[in-house]
Amino acid sequence: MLEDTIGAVGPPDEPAMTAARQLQARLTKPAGSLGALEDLSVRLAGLAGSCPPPVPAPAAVAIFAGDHGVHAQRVSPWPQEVTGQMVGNFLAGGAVVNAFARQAGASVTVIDVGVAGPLPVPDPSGVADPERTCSLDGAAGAGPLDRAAGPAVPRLVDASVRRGTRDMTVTAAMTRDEARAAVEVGITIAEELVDAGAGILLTGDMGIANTTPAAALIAAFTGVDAAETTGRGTGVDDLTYQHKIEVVRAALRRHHPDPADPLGVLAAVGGLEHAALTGFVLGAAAHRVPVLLDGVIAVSAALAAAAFAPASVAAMVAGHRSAEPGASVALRQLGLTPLIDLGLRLGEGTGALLALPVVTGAVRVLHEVATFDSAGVAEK
Ligand SMILES: Cc1cc2ncn([C@H]3O[C@H](COP(=O)(O)O)[C@@H](O)[C@H]3O)c2cc1C
Ligand SMILES: O=C(O)c1cccnc1
Repeated sequence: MLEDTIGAVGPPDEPAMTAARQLQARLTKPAGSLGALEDLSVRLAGLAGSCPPPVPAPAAVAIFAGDHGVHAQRVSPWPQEVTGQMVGNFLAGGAVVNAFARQAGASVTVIDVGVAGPLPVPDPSGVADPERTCSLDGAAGAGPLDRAAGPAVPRLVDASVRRGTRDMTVTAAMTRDEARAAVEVGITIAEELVDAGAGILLTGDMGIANTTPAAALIAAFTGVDAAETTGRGTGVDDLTYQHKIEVVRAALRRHHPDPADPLGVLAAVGGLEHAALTGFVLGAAAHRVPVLLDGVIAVSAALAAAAFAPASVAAMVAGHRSAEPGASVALRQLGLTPLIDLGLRLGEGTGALLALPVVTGAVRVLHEVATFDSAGVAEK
């Protein structure tokens, strides 16, 4: 399945891109006045092979969840159980990603690709949190009451490959077969969402300690030193941060991952959700559907996708610039400019969801804005 998907990723359609550039020049606005949105509209026309490209809707965010053996090296201040607990929170609609998905009208699919612990039973009742003291007095529908609003309730897919990776400082995080299985989970999810009508896919992740394999992947694919690809994740102190860099270095020294062998890199120093996200990006590209990338986890997986199929970059839209330094290293290598830069460092798909209206707006312009001729507006 992986090889077929890679084989289905094709180059952008040049005539559609030319048509989009020419249309942009005829719309009732000064040339170039929509800045990065103009380039984005051209790229999306090239991906779709039509001008205008379809409006990217409905949107579907897929949150791939997994645990990490390297957590044992104390690279995250959070206990591993939080991964499964947050999956419960996603399903109950109570996480930041849910609030932003409701705002954006996006569906949420949570995929257990390798959570270590048991998953809590979801509570979709939306019962108000008695400790929530800052809700507006008498504001009907404020807070958790709104959880029932928006698209269908979040869905859980059980696609666990193994209950967390091994510690990459001791041995390979996964076998090649496990990494391949996780990549193929991502391909399958992308395919299912596209078959169900999604016009754009958004990446999400959950996995305590997952910024450590992300830093290792980015270092492996770019050759940039771990000191520049490693960040503070959920917020480690100075001492732990230095230690985290050394953990990434130790893993790279042990495995010497070869960037020309992306499956080998993922298996050695990746994570189950990173591998699944790689497949998700490849699946989107194979179906010529745009994939809106979230933060550092997503862009580390995007590097693996680009190593498998360089043309897959044409399907990628960088949603935001994560505060994690490795994200900027990866985006530079991919040649992608993020749409928004708000200092976010959460993951889950939050930055991608906030960028969604920018993508939709870029395409709507090609569908809806009048030309100088049709509107009778004089040109300069
Ligand atoms: C409550 C909570 C919610 C989150 N949502 C996303 N992450 C993010 O933080 C984690 C990665 O950071 P590190 O590598 O430092 O552990 C991932 O789970 C990521 O999705 C969260 C983390 C926490 C604690
Ligand atoms: O950029 C991200 O996706 C990110 C940053 C910090 C922690 N978790 C995720």
